[in-house]
Amino acid sequence: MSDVLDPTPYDALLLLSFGGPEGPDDVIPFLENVTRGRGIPTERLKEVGEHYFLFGGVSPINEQNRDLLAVLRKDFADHGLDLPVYWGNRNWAPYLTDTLRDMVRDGHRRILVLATSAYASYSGCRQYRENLADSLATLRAEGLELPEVDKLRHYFNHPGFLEPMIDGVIESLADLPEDVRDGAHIAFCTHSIPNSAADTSGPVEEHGDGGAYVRQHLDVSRLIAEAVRERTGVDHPWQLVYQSRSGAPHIPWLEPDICDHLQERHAAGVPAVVMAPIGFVSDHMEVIYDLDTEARAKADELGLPVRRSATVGADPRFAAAIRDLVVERAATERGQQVTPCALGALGPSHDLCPVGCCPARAPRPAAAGADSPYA
Ligand SMILES: CC1=C(CCC(=O)O)c2cc3nc(cc4[nH]c(cc5[nH]c(cc1n2)c(C)c5CCC(=O)O)c(CCC(=O)O)c4C)C(CCC(=O)O)=C3C
Ligand SMILES: [Fe+2]
Repeated sequence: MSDVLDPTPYDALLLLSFGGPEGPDDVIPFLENVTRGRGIPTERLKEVGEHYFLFGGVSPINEQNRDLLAVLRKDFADHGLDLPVYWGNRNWAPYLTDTLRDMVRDGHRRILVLATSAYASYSGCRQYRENLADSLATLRAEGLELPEVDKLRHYFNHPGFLEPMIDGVIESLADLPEDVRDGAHIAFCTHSIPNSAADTSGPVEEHGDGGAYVRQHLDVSRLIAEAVRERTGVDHPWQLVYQSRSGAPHIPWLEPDICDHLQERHAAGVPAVVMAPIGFVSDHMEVIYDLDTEARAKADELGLPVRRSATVGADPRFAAAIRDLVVERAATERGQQVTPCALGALGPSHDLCPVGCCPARAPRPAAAGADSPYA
């Protein structure tokens, strides 16, 4: 037990996640929640439904969030951080609005949000903030007094997020047959998003091709690859690649796709590939289907040895990183000087998303940012 840590002015932490189905009857309603107003072709929806049915209609994401919740609560208790942790989802029970209502009824007035998405982008940041705004609007309509809601900064470059992934890549390399191990390439994998969404991700003045989304992922890839080289003594070539593309085929999304990449690497004579899903915080459906099932089948067909490294999940180092981020943000809000912890070339991300950060196609109110109507 160390010194007491001060969460003031915050009185609760909200773990905000995507949510997933927990049985076959949940799959279609879940997909309807996810895709409402998003213009996803019906064919793609049917196909994605099949991914879930292959696993009995159960996404592992909720169980993974329950695990993370338990590890966060234990970490906070062990380190004298007196801050209750709640959990709510965008697309499935426990729904964000219900959790926020519980939090208000429990008397919480200053809520800090941890989203299970480490990077900038509309899908990974503003969409969560829009959902927070929607929930706050509902609570206001119910006559409840609204709490103040802030969101933790992007944590892609926090050592507590990187360390478990570095270990994971090293373990995957070690698991490859010895004769192909040293020649293995690393494919850092993340969710493909429309090029237009990538280009406009992050604060406006920093926009370049691929925006903050691609730059943050490239920084993480390089940091992990360098750490792996230092610790194994082998320099493994790497590339950032994409997965889980949806949307209409004529709209450009980030490429190359992992399956095309495996084919290209194999044709180039690369003896093995480690797929490292740096874009995701846990081994949910995008990982166990798109990588472990689909990309794995492609690799088997090619006769290319592949391994898939672990995401951070409920690693205690990730929980410690969250504690660090909470304590840092609380001190900042109290007006104290802090030294935010971040590795790599980009430095710590902003605490408050500026106006127009990660814009939506059709503007909607978003909470916990400089353009929040609830500030
Ligand atoms: C950047 C990003 C993350 C990472 C950041 C984060 O974690 O938030 C992420 C996570 C996730 N995405 C998930 C599931 C889905 N995403 C979809 C659709 C889409 N995702 C997009 C982007 C992202 N998605 C985009 C641009 C679309 C197109 C539609 C739109 O513009 O909105 C669809 C609809 C069908 C399809 O088109 O694939 C599903 C079912 C699950 C749950 C998995 C589980 O159940 O275990 C998780 C964690
Ligand atoms: Fe998604």
